[in-house]
Amino acid sequence: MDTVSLQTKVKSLRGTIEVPGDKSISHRAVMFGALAEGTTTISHFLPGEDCLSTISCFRQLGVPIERVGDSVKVTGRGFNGLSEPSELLDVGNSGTTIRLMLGILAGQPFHAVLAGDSSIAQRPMTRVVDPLRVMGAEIDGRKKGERTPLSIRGGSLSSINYEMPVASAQVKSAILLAGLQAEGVTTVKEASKTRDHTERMIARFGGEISVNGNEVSVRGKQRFTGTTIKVPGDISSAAFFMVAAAIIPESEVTLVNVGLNPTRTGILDVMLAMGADVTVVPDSSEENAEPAGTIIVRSSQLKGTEIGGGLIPRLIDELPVISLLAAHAEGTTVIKDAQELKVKETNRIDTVAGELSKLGADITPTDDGMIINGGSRLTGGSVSSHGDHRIGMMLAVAGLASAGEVTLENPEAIAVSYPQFFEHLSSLVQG
Ligand SMILES: O=C(O)C1=C[C@@H](OP(=O)(O)O)[C@@H](O)[C@H](O)C1
Ligand SMILES: C=C(OP(=O)(O)O)C(=O)O
Repeated sequence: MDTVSLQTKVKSLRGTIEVPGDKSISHRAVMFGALAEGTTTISHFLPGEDCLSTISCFRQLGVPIERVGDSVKVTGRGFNGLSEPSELLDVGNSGTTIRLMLGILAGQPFHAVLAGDSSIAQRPMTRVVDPLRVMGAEIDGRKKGERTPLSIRGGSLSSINYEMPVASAQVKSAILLAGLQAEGVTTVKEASKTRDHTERMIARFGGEISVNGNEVSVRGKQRFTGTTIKVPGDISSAAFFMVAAAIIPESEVTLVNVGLNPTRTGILDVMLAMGADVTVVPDSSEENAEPAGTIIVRSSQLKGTEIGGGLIPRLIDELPVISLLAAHAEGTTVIKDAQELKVKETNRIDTVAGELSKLGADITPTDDGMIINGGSRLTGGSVSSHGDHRIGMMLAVAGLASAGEVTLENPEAIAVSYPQFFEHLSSLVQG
């Protein structure tokens, strides 16, 4: 495990960045490409470790996948063309890979074993295991299937009408992927709308899907046709530069080709509510698989805000860096209804509060979020990503604005979603 000295006391950030492809869309493009008939070509695919885990799992299921940089060609096998893997499927650090794969494997007439790293081994799987068992999949694992490693034997599935107890796009997607292989119509109802990339992907591959408010239904036994997918940049990656530009004086950063799917743009709402200087210019071209555009952020005076309710799923992965933004705002920011942060790569309530406190921020963890009293300049210190990519990138941005030296332990974790992060960050630094 490495430790690096971060760039600190930066004067300003200026320039233009195109962030890598959206992680959620990249995973799904490979998965749907594999389940479709014919070839799927994906451009601006995210070559982060999580999405590479998805590619290697599908290769083990007999799907030919060629990758050159951020271009990927998937030779689809159709829902009936996957084969039993001879080895364990390693999902690495990726919750999206394991939960969506379980939905796919639930309908496959063979046995597979899935596991990942030590962080995946702590993450709750019951949320997908329970509904998939009701549909007919046989699943077992550590703690009776609550934790990895998990083994699954899929087969004939019946449809389900499922009201989701947690706001999770991974759970919704796993059930829809199983429902696509079941007899009859499967319906998933969510209390708060989560990211809808799976729903959009079904339509893109020529499938039928009905969306009625927060209720989504699919008919089973559909067939998909290969297509081309141009993945927009990941707003969850852009978020680090958006916050950096907002908190470092005299900055102006332009982020081109960023995904602007409304189920993902909660950070824009929060930044505007905090008084940030943000301009969004949507792209008019229909080329991308999803809406995209340019985001320009300039530094400005920020004020505290309250973040909760239906906004949480629209910015769940951005909350660590939003906490840093709040630490630079005048007044208090309250984040609530964000219990889901506790079951990500780390307990992100504890890691954010713990690491930013080491740099002098005033953050109190609560049961469902954090209370942040902003306004004081961060000092120096030694911090760690705890193996969580989003914590690592948030701390690198915190370092830029800190008054003292900052060292970051385990920066390698950042490659999970953004291998070129430090290169892109350095290109913006002025003085
Ligand atoms: O469906 C997806 O691609 C994702 C859904 C979210 O997880 P949950 O569904 O667990 O909220 C998010 O945190 C994760 O980074 C990606
Ligand atoms: C939670 C995340 O991803 P996953 O659930 O796919 O591990 C994330 O990228 O912040």
